[in-house]
Amino acid sequence: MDLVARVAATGLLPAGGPLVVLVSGGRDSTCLLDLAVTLAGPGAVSALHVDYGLRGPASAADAEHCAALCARLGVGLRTERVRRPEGAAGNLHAWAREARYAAGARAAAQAGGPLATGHTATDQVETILYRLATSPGRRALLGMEARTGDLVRPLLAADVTRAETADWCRRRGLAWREDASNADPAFARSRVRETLLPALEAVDGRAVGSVLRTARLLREEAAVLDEVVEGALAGRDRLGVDELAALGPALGRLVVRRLAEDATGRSCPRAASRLADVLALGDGALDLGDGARAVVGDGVLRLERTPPLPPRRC
Ligand SMILES: Nc1ncnc2c1ncn2[C@@H]1O[C@H](COP(=O)(O)OP(=O)(O)OP(=O)(O)O)[C@@H](O)[C@H]1O
Repeated sequence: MDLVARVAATGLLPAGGPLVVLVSGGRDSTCLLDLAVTLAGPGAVSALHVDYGLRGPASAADAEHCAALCARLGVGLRTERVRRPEGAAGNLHAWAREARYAAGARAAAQAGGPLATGHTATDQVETILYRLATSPGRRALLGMEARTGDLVRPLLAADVTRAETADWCRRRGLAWREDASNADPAFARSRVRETLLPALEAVDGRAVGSVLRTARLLREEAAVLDEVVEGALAGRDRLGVDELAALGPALGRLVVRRLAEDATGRSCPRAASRLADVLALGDGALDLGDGARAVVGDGVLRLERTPPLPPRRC
């Protein structure tokens, strides 16, 4: 099947739109934008580029490149300039990602359609390998979802690789911009891309396919595990510590995590790793991290949300 048919088969780029495509100017989002126009029609597609101004003249050149690309494809482009507040703490990539998705969500809500990113199957494998190295736990191996609410990743859903997006752009005569930081070994993600993945492929040329298949199987099996956890809780939001201990370590971990996530409304990866502490708590309270607190009273465990700390007085 050719690329258009494979992406069409995902159902994530419906004909007639509306649809907003996040374009960086790189090969993946350039390929996606072209496919979206082919499948949905130019009038149905709009593009959003976020200019963080982090790379000096290269940032301005990215924005100009996106404007030329969209003009050529007949797509309306909105460019949002965002600037990181001076002295802001925290991870630069995480800040950029948050800014990008926030701008994307606004644009998609305005357009009344989904927001599409150019993530490929290669990005999926790199994400999984990165999380394998940095975030212990089964969920790290599930990778990104092809659809999360209004966010869609059509290339990932169709198992399109980065080599294929480059090939598509070349065949269609579409130029793209290279981000030099992608190869900068100062970034962990670059080391995964430049060193780890090629090493795995040297072990076995089918490595990318194996990782993708493993993630797909684990995602299917995750639904079964969710049902097992629901069965153990039987609709309750608390359970006896003795009962929790009797579930054994694997199911016990999943139950504590579920209780924490139900109580906080957010992901609580650290809760699972605190099962032994919860079992040893006796009557009392224990912060589990990620905004969750375990409270045991009369031998019954419940989870609650940690109240935010009051503002510090100088
Ligand atoms: N400056 C940008 N403006 C608009 N869209 C962008 C920009 N940078 C990246 N994107 C979108 O995000 C997709 C993924 O980009 P990239 O792989 O560089 O980011 P990432 O940090 O790995 O992504 P994520 O954090 O979303 O997993 C691109 O294919 C594109 O759709």
